[in-house]
Amino acid sequence: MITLNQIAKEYKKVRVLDVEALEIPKGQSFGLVGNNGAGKTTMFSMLLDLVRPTTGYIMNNDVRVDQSEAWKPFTAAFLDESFLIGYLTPEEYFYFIGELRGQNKADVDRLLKGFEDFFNGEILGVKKYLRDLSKGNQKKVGIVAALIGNPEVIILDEPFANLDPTTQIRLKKILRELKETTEVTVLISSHDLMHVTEVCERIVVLEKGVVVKDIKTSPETLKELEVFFSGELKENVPAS
Ligand SMILES: Nc1ncnc2c1ncn2[C@@H]1O[C@H](COP(=O)(O)OP(=O)(O)OP(=O)(O)O)[C@@H](O)[C@H]1O
Repeated sequence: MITLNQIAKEYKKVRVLDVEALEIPKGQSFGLVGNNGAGKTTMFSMLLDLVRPTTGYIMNNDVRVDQSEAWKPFTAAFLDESFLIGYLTPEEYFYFIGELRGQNKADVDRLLKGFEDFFNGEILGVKKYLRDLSKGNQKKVGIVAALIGNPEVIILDEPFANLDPTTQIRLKKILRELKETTEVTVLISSHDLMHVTEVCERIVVLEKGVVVKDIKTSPETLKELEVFFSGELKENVPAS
């Protein structure tokens, strides 16, 4: 269980996140949506203690993330390319992450074998440094690295962005399989309402840092979100 308790984040007295209480039960596939600047990355960064709340605190399985590092062994994430190490090849990076997570080379190889389709021949054995891979291929590496060592909590910021349609479909399959695993809590943010409603059982909408919707995904959810976001559009059109 992850809980956000009276979380607020301010930059120069401007409040960019304001979440009174949010509980994410173990095993939930949780989708976070919201327009640019809504606070999604800030929230995920706080879960990883990369950004400190101005007030409030976050618990991850009974560990207060800003006070202990005990959440790290069971939590994995890929927020952006700063999580990668540019001068390593994908293999070197995967083995490095494997070591951090108590996995030997054979364990990592076994996991990677299951992602051959996802990699589409562009990641393994190409002898390129991570910094020289395309944005989409960097993302593939980051996502798969986040799965090494069977983490209980996986946090992915905009995992569908920059991926080609075939890879997006493959990623949805991977995320749906994780959803079936009741032990794993998966948090993703996305601008793609269709993808996020397909792979998440719960969708939270952030607007200017505030939770404005918290929906158990149903066949009507996509429509509901489209209506909500097109309402935003009308509000933002200047009156003539
Ligand atoms: N280091 C910082 N200093 C000042 N303002 C910041 C900082 N980091 C984030 N912000 C502001 O916080 C707000 C929330 O940003 P955040 O990146 O969390 O939004 P987001 O929902 O992830 O947006 P996007 O969909 O564009 O990625 C934005 O207004 C952003 O400018």
